[in-house]
Parts: sequence; structure tokens; C-alpha cells
Amino acid sequence: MLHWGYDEHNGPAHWKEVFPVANGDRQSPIDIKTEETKYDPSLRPLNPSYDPASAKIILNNGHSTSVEFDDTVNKSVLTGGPLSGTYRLRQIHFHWGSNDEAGSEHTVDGMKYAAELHVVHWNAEKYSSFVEAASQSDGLAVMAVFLKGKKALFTNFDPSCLLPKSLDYWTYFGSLTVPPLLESVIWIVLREPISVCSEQLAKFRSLLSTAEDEVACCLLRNFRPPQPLRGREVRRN
Ligand SMILES: CC[C@H](CNC(=O)c1ccc(S(N)(=O)=O)cc1)c1ccc2[nH]ccc2c1
Ligand SMILES: [Zn+2]
Repeated sequence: MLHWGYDEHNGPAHWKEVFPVANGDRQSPIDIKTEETKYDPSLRPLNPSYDPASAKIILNNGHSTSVEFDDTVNKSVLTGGPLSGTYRLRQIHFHWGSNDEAGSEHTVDGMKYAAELHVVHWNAEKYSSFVEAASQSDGLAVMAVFLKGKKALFTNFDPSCLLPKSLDYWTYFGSLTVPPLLESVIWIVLREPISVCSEQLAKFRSLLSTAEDEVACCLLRNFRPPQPLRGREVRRN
């Protein structure tokens, strides 16, 4: 496999050839079987606190489109929820499919959403860099938000925030969903999806997975299918 991607020759089924942890015991994403989730009274409310001034650049890295934030200071952080300590915002990015029927990485009782937003944070209290935190079991915290295809024109969508009304969530210990698939992520999956229209989802598919000097090829999909739970517990607040 030259470089990992989402095509037949370099997609998720091949990743274990270069990243054996792909068959590890805390891989992500997973299918959340709502009947098997366990209420945990010790889980606290999520407390995202983001400063828009910390947004720096938007880019297409060939695997997704992401917005990178200034993570040299504690300006945009996530605390609360299942987390102990303060996790600093690093970047947000999306996963989508080749049509509106699939695209999310996590699934809920087998149901796929059209896309999924990941808000990536790292444990700046305990570790000195994102890359260092990414190799620690409590190093990263990624908040996942489902995007559902909305048939009609979408209304009352509050452009100032990408988060749904309710911050109720499921949480479990998992991994990066793209190579190097490091098993260092505390996943926090919001239960309520946000709505986007089909035209917006189509915009994702027009992004290129190739560099300027290469023959243009669209990044039609970039989601990894659900991975074995391996006995892990999924808790909810
Ligand atoms: C440690 C991996 C990192 C690149 N990858 C990521 O940042 C990343 C983040 C979130 C997710 S997901 N879909 O699970 O939310 C997947 C991958 C990475 C890898 C090598 C690096 N060298 C310098 C910086 C640096 C960063
Ligand atoms: Zn992601």
C-alpha cells in the first residue's frame, strides 16, 4: 500500500498492513447499540468553551477538510463530561460518504448518518504537545457530532455554533479513525445530530484527494466502518 486512503487498493481493509494496531482492542469508530449503553451518574455535563479568535487556517489534507486552531494556549478548551482535566482544541474536520445515505463513522443501532464532525482536543495539562498526547491512553478527546441529510431547505440553523441544542452524549475509550489509528482517544459522541442540506454534503464530495500537480480525483468518501467493541463499555450521561 503506497499511501493510505479510502479507495479499494488503500482503504480501511488494507490499513492493518502498515498499522497493525488496526486490529487493536480499542479501535474506532464503533456501532453504538443504544440498548446496551450504561447510564453513569458520575458523568458530568460537557463544557466546551471555544474562542473564535483561536481559529487559524482551513485546509484540505487529502483525507478530510479541517480547520486548525492555535493550541499553544488554553484559549479554546473542553472540560467536564468523562474528562478529568482540561483538553485543548486542536482542529475540527469532517467524514462523509459518496451519497447522503452513508458517511458517518460511528453508527447508532446500525444507522448511518450522512456525515460526522470531529472536534479534536488534547490533554495539555499532562502532555507538552499534541503528538506526544496522541500516544497516551488519555491523551486525546474527540467530540463527534452527526450530520443528517435534511430534505427540505434547512431553517432556524444557528450558523454561530455547530453544536446541537442538547449536549447529551455517549462516551467510550477508542482510537484515531485514520492511520496511525493510535488508541489514545476518549470518544464523546453527541446524541443529537445537526442538520445540513444535500448541497452542503455534495460540497464535501467535490473536495480533491489529489495534489495540484496530479490528475484531479475527488475525495468521495472518507469514513472508516465500525470496528469490534472487544468488550468495551459505552456509557451515557
Ligand atoms: C498523531 C497523528 C497526527 C495526525 N492525525 C490526527 O491529528 C488525527 C486527529 C483526529 C483523528 S479522528 N478522525 O479520529 O478524529 C484522526 C487523526 C499526527 C501525526 C504525525 C505528526 N507529525 C507532526 C504532527 C503530527 C500529527
Ligand atoms: Zn475524524
